[in-house]
Amino acid sequence: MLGAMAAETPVTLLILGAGGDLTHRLLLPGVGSLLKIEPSRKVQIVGADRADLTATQWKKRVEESFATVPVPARPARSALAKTRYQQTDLLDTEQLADLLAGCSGPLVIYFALPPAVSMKVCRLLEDIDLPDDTRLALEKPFGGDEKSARTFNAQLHKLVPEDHIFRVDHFLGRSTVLNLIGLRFANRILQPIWSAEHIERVEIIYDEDLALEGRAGYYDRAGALRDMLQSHLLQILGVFAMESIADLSAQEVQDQKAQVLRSTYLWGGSPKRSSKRARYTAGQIGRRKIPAYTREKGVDPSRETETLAQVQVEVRNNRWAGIPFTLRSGKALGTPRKQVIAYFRPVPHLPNGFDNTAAPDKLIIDLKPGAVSFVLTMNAEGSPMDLEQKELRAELAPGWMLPYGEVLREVLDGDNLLSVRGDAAESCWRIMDPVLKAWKAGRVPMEAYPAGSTGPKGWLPDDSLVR
Ligand SMILES: O=P(O)(O)OC[C@H]1O[C@@H](O)[C@H](O)[C@@H](O)[C@@H]1O
Repeated sequence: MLGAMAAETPVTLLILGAGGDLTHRLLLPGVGSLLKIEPSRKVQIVGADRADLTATQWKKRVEESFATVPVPARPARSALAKTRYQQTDLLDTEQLADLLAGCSGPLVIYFALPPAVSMKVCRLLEDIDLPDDTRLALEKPFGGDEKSARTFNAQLHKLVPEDHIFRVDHFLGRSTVLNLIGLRFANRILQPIWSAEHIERVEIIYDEDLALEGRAGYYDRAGALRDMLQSHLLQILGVFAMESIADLSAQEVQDQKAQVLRSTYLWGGSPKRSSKRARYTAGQIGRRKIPAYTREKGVDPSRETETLAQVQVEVRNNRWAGIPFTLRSGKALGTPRKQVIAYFRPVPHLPNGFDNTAAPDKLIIDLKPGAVSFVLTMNAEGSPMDLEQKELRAELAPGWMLPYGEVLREVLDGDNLLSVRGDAAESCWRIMDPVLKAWKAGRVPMEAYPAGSTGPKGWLPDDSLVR
């Protein structure tokens, strides 16, 4: 990939919100997985948060996160020797200025904070001198609707130029999503059929068997639509549907993804027709007994948070107009399915004489664990005139580092290839805002599904639920 800065340049990674779960569970292991692959990379991790942590406590946290990777001894020792923690009230200008005065550039400020707090901190940063070559990395959700995302973008542009802003979406660091680029553009066989002329519909599904996992503080305000569809699944749509790229540069990929998102609208234009929401009731997944979502610790039932969301959209451009893309994701589902499925149109004519009709061909991209399958119709065993579907499957090698490691590498190198550009972030809200408004106004009913089930009946066409 075309990194803007050599990996040998020492970079300071300042994590705001270092005491939080995200830092411990995802960011630090992400840095660790990067160090495992690139042991000579020079990065000083500085943690900052309100909590009063001693240097020893902080190092222990880093060490624990590294152990989950695990990071080889030499790079782990070197990162641990350099890391430090500074107790900071991030909403106090003086303390923030003091924190930044101790950090030299190139500096990555990673906001592992809720969007409203990140925005407040950015306002304070306006009055503070930032080191040379400061980059800002922000977690999703980026803002809370199109208007707030636009305001947030304007605020960030007062601090640094757009190419120094990294809106992180770890799905873009997934090897299975990156593989889509190679799969699409390096295969002659896919070129002529990658359009609405041959593809009848597409599903982008991320059904999880995980339930709330103690994340009520965040999830109860976000819900499945903001947590997954507005961010991760629309990014996958962008990569799936984009036009051919000239090269793998950030500008090229960002331009093409943005074009897709600018062309995307709710299917039929109406949130009532194109969206569904539901919440899990009590149930069981394997041996786990799951309480009803409304009875999970920390949940406020009056919020009406959905734990499963499905939205159909249309990409209104020459290549894709006229076919639905269904985005769906939810928690506490009995059959975890993380797939992109393209359903091909039937052949124009099937010769008379076959004993049965042909089901549509499918291309299935398994996002986790990674695999690509073609499901094709061919002769069944026995009668040569009997057709059945068979799967040609290739397992993908796992990514060489965690998705967070992949994304952080780009941030540390100053390459925007895997981040979400400001205009694309606004487009994602523009697509989903009408759904959020309709749901808030109660125009789309909240359905229910027992934890451990496949969700409410009739949401996806029946053949989707086969695998
Ligand atoms: O499967 P992964 O990589 O953990 O990604 C899914 C997770 O992605 C996160 O961004 C969401 O906040 C979680 O709710 C979700 O579980």
